Amino acid sequence: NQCCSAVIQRITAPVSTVWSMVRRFDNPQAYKHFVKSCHVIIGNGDVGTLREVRVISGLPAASSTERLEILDDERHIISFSVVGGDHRLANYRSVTTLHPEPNSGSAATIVVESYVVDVPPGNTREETCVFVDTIVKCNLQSLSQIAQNLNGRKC
Ligand SMILES: O=C(Cc1cc(C2CC2)c(-n2cc(CNC(=O)c3cnc4ccccc4n3)nn2)c(C2CC2)c1)NC1(C(=O)O)CCCCC1
Repeated sequence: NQCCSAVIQRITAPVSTVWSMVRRFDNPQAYKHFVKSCHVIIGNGDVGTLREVRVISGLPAASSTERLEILDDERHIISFSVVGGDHRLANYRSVTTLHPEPNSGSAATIVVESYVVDVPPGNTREETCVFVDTIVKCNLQSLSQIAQNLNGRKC
């Protein structure tokens, strides 16, 4: 019994700027505000790399172990799965893709982040989607803010 959804975010910055942040599997805290720290357990940032993510205190969970499944610098695709940790997000996997906004002269990016996750016992599919959608939207809004600031500072 799984739930899946996708979140879409328009960012007023070129794909290259946004991708430079999204592709850093070792540095999710650059834009994910619930992440306190991240360290690579094994690997060099390519497919198969394992990271341990620690979330900020005050949350029910403390950490998760995550595996990089896809990293495509040509097609701007990154995918990871959650393989461990003290949370209730079993079999979570996300795929994030970047697309130049059509007719924007490459000045804007459309980010599409989809995921699938098991519905935990005691929760409904709807609650699970709302829970995860909220965090993913938060992350992509933060990504948008930071990428736009980065792009603005272009010298
Ligand atoms: O952004 C983050 C960082 C991140 C990572 C984690 C967990 C350590 C893995 C958490 N968390 C999760 C929990 C404990 N609750 C659950 O497990 C959980 C699972 N089903 C639910 C279904 C319905 C209602 C509540 C649910 N409650 N306590 N803290 C957070 C908190 C919620 C803001 C943020 N993670 C994602 C990312 O894109 O990196 C996006 C979200 C999905 C995972 C990947």
